[in-house]
Order: sequence, then structure tokens, then C-alpha cells
Amino acid sequence: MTELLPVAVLGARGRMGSEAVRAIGAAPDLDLVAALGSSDPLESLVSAGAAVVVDLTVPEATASNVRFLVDHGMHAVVGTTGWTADRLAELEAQLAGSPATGVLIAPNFALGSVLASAFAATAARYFESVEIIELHHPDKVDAPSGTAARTAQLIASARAAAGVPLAPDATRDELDGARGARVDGVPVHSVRLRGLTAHQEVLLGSPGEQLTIRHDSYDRASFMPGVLLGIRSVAGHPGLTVGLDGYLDLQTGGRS
Ligand SMILES: NC(=O)C1=CN([C@@H]2O[C@H](COP(=O)(O)OP(=O)(O)OC[C@H]3O[C@@H](n4cnc5c(N)ncnc54)[C@H](OP(=O)(O)O)[C@@H]3O)[C@@H](O)[C@H]2O)C=CC1
Ligand SMILES: O=C(O)C1=N[C@H](C(=O)O)C[C@H](O)C1
Repeated sequence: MTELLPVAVLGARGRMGSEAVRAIGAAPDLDLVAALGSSDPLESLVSAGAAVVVDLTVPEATASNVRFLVDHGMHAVVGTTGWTADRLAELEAQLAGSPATGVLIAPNFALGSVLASAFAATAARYFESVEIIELHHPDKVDAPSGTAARTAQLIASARAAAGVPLAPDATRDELDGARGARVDGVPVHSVRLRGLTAHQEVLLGSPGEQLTIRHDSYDRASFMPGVLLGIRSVAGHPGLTVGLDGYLDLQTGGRS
């Protein structure tokens, strides 16, 4: 008989964590050995024998959780937002001392969202203007979304590599926030509305034409294939990977 992979979930009672607990429980190759809430000690992961730990908590807790996991040689699949450039740099430095450990930081586990961000980055060099609108449920604690921040970074670096100048904008009289937040120079507008789950539009414009790239998650079930892919793949990708696209071959549609 093949051995089951021992997996644990942090934030197990949350909206995403509870969905992940169900998905892992239904996967024939995975064994859910721990499901922790905010008051449970991380040390219990060690006695539970977790090999892969999924973090679906809060921005203020995720970096210290992952530090603990790497210290204890556990692979981490992280969906939680709040990973600033400084936090990522600290994690990379820690991982240098633990070369067999894999960490996946995935701002969005929905395959459609990963593709939409990749399409937007491809398109961004060909248009004069680009802006992002992200729309979420009103219980979300962070803005802009991690997905929007990541999409903006991908767009900005694709435009910079192609020598595309910043989008034109003649605004000089502005109510604070009216033009959104700037992420690497890309305006990002955040909507919080009851009834929504997780949605994003990238608007690209040039003289006489517009391209809109939109993705909708109507249900957290949309994130589960990506969570399971991350769990099954993380040990084979030592070091830090940011974005589920790092585990997908987007050119051929295969999995790396
Ligand atoms: N990558 C992706 O595809 C997705 C990512 N997300 C991200 O995942 C994260 C969780 O989202 P969501 O499930 O909606 O949020 P919830 O608020 O529903 O759940 C968060 C959970 O985190 C736990 N928690 C709170 N504080 C701490 C702490 N200090 N230490 C450890 N755990 C803590 C809570 O546990 P308790 O209930 O026990 O207090 C709670 O159950 C967010 O950052 C969100 O942006 C969300 C959807 C998709
Ligand atoms: O909080 C959420 O709900 C989501 N968070 C992630 C983000 O901030 O991008 C992923 C998805 O958008 C849902």
C-alpha cells in the first residue's frame, strides 16, 4: 500500500481553512493529521508528524508560522496574504539554511486566476493604459488583495522589461484615494461588497480599443484544486516559490 502524505492545516476553522480541511479529508493520498485554530500551539504539528502544512490564517501571523515550519523541516503551502518584499527576503535567507524544505506562497490558488494574471502580464506591454479592479466579500481584512498586488507586480515588470512608459494620467485635482492605490505604479481599486467572493478585472486600454481580463471565484471550491496541487508538489520544489504558476508549465498546460 502507498503511504499517505501527512498534512496539517493552520486556520482550520476559517472560511478557507475549513474548505481545505474538507478537500484534504476527501483526497485518497492525503492524511489530515492536525487542524489548528488560533489558540492551538504550533508545537503540536511536530508530535502529529505533519510533513506539509497549509497556512490559511491572517497577515499578521503567517510569517512567524512559516518561520516555525521551516525551522522544523516541514514544507509549507501558504495562501495567506501579507507577504511583503521584506518578509519574502527574510524567508529566503532562512531557507538558505534549510535547502531541502519547500515553501509555496500562492496569492491565489484558483487556476483561472493564475492564468488571468499571466494573460494580463502578457498583454500589458501592448497597451498604453492598465488598471486593476479587485472585488471581494466585506469580511476580507486586507486591501488591496494579494492577488491584485501580485498581478500589478507581474504587469509592472513585464512593462519595464519591454520599455513601456507609465500609463498616462492627467489627474491633478484628486480626492484622496480616488485613483486607487499604486502597486509598482499600477493603480489598484478595491471594492468590498456583500454577496461577492473573489473577483478581479484587469483593464487595458489603447487608442480606440480596450481589453478586459476578468476572473471570478464564486465559491471557495475554486481554490481547492490549487491547494491540493500545492500540497502534492511542494516537497519536489525546495526553496521559495511565489505563485502557483511556478508549479505549472503555462506554455504547454502541463504540471512541472
Ligand atoms: N491564496 C488563495 O487562493 C486564497 C487566500 N486567501 C487568504 O487566506 C487568508 C484566510 O482567509 P479566510 O479563510 O477568508 O479568513 P478567515 O478570517 O475566515 O480565517 C482566518 C483564520 O485564521 C485564524 N487566525 C486568526 N488569527 C490568527 C493568529 N494570530 N494565528 C493563527 N491563526 C489565526 C482564525 O482562527 P480561529 O477561528 O481559530 O480564531 C481564522 O479561522 C487571508 O489572508 C485571505 O486573503 C483567501 C482565499 C483564497
Ligand atoms: O480574502 C479572500 O477572500 C481572498 N484572498 C486572496 C487575495 O487577497 O488575493 C485570494 C482571493 O482573492 C480571495
